[in-house]
Amino acid sequence: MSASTPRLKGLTVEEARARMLAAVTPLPAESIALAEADGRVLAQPVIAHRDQPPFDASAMDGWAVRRADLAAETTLRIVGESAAGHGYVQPLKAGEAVRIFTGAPIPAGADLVVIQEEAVREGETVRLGPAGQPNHVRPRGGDFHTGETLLAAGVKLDPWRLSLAAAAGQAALSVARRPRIVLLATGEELAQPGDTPGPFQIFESGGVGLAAMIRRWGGEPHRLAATGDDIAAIADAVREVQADLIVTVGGASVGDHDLVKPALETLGLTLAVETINIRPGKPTWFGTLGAKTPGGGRRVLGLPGNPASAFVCAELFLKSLVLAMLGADPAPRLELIALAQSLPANGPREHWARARITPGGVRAFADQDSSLVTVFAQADALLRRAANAPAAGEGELVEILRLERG
Ligand SMILES: Nc1nc2c(c(=O)[nH]1)N[C@H]1C(S)=C(S)[C@@H](COP(=O)(O)OP(=O)(O)OC[C@H]3O[C@@H](n4cnc5c(N)ncnc54)[C@H](O)[C@@H]3O)O[C@H]1N2
Ligand code: MOO
Repeated sequence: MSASTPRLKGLTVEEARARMLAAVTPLPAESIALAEADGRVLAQPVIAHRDQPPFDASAMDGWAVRRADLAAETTLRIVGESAAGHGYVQPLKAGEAVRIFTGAPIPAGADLVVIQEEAVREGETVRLGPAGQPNHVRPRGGDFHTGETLLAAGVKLDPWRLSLAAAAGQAALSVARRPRIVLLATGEELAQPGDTPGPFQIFESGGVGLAAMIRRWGGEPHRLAATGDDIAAIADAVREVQADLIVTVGGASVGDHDLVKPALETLGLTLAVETINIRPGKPTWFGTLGAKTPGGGRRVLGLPGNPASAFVCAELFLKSLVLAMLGADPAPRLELIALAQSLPANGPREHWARARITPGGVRAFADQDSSLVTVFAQADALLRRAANAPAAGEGELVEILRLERG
């Protein structure tokens, strides 16, 4: 291999992800109504154009007064009312009190709100205790100030953040366009759920899960009809596809019937990743179709057919690609957690074990075969073991990637 030819096989997880991310850029922005923006990623920051609260406001129902008026016990003349949405407009003079409610503006001249439980109303006057009691005034701008960045570009919107954007008065938000991701499952053995499988067929289970993952991560999945293990059929299925990313499932390995790469070679496939030093998911690959044509070509991620291999590599690579196209941080968020068991030394491939988080720490499932959909359905984390990691004892901290489970 010459120095200028990059190594394509046995890449580390980080190397492979970096190669993939180098091939994608954030998608253009679009403006959408605030109420439609849950789950979308901001393309432009949300900036405050007003202070919140926009005036000094009462935090309690009580009495707005002048602190200087308060002695050991004071009786003040009630001159009016300030309710939420309706202020008391005259400045407060010495010896006066204004009845005030939560959220209402503090009248000019007042600098103290006394909670009503600490006061006794006597007709047109109110009797208050000594000064020095807690002040129930929320200062203007106490939540945010004009000009402040409330939500940065790249932030994913959720119910709390939508509410913040609403509090800033935003009716529409600039968000990244959803990446259109086309999924193609391949394999003679695949029957669709609902169809009658042949004697040596299994139901296709990868596509529906991957499409749901893509949707949750902010992409727009489109599933093609599965093809058999046939070079011409696979090439025909992909030839006219318009997508920000094409994801194939199965046919990634080295068997005589693993034909996805040979099929896409007929469409000008240039590989950036050929295999990854990972378990499960070693045959995962990434490349570009017709890269030498103007526009850079269409990107393709090849996932292995084993469901756990496909799903682990979707979590580790496909999710990063989706986030990068959305302009969000693509790095998986790993956490440290104690082992609830001891683990033997790891082999030469970086292992992402399906695991469960228990009150005593994280525990890997005993059977890590990559075909097991039952195990994946119960896992709530992936436990990372570095290539050749030594044996680990119970209580030792390990890295996990938490899965979004209900
Ligand atoms: N001689 C070698 N054999 C294999 C190697 C190797 O390095 N040398 N790698 C193994 C590893 S690791 C994996 S992972 C698999 C992945 O192979 P493929 O991507 O080519 O996947 P298939 O052969 O098409 O399928 C594997 C397995 O998964 C089932 N499958 C496929 N697609 C789906 C789907 N959409 N839904 C549900 N199940 C699916 C398929 O029936 C197979 O059982 O290769 C090893 N072999
Ligand atoms: O990498 Mo394969 O995914 O070990 O089964």
